[in-house]
Amino acid sequence: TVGFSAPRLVTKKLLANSQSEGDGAVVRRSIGRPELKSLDPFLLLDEFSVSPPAGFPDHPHRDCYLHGAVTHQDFAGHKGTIKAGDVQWMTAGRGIVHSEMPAGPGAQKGLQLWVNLSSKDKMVEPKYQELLSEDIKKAEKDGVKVKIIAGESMGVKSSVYTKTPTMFLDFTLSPGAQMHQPIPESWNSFVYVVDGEGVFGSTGSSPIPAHHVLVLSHGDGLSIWNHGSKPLRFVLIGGQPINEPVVQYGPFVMNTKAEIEQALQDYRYGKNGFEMAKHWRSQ
Ligand SMILES: Nc1ccc(F)c(C(=O)c2c[nH]c3ncc(Cl)cc23)c1F
Ligand SMILES: [Fe+3]
Repeated sequence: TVGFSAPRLVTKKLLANSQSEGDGAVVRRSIGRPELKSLDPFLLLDEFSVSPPAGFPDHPHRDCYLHGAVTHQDFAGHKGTIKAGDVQWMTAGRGIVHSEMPAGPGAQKGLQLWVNLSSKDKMVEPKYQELLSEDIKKAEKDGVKVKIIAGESMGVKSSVYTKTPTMFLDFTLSPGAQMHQPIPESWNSFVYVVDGEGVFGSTGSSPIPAHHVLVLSHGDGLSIWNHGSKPLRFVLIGGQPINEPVVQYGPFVMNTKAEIEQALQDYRYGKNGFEMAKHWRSQ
């Protein structure tokens, strides 16, 4: 029998309201909020806006993630500034302590995504992949522009290596443009609308405005239409589920409660990857 694949449709739509996070920062949390605790392998997606003196001071991670538009420094001396349009894909693995502070006056905006690591990768050495805006693969056709942060679109592949198969595509559709993006059938996927409004899944459905997250059903891909009068900007994120138990305590993400208790102990006493956490403070 031939299984006909179906198009992916919107199965859940939520507005990500602003909430405070870090030290005086504001985030719109979509994945990771109570109604959307996780969409395996994704644990959190924050649309952040942070102006000095607010920020995300020294804090640990034992998981994986990326973001844009902030100055970061970690306990191993790795530091840098991610400007608008740049990407930092950091694999925290066994442990990172860092600060993420706005890189200049005025509101610095961006997205932070937390992708879970499979148990075999949770204790890997931390690793950074940093791409300047000009290094990020792009493609454009018939009013559709895409920045390929991870995965592939329009025949162009990202150079970012991900521990598990992942796509992170940043689309801008001109008014009147439409497109279809193939998504591997077994992946979980969602859309986060950043600006403008768009029709997702079926052409008859109502337009979805900014700051909404759309969970998609399984199927072979997603169709999108921009029937509006301004550009539609959204990210399409998808990944192979890890199918392991998730026990999360803030930025610590493990498989069991015991491993979380171990992570907290390691962080408190500077062990198993948190050795430099003992005396380090960001400048
Ligand atoms: N309380 C708490 C606990 C653990 C964290 F990792 C964080 C944190 O650093 C962030 C959470 N959303 C974010 N969006 C963007 C940026 Cl640059 C950082 C964050 C945090 F605030
Ligand atoms: Fe962080």
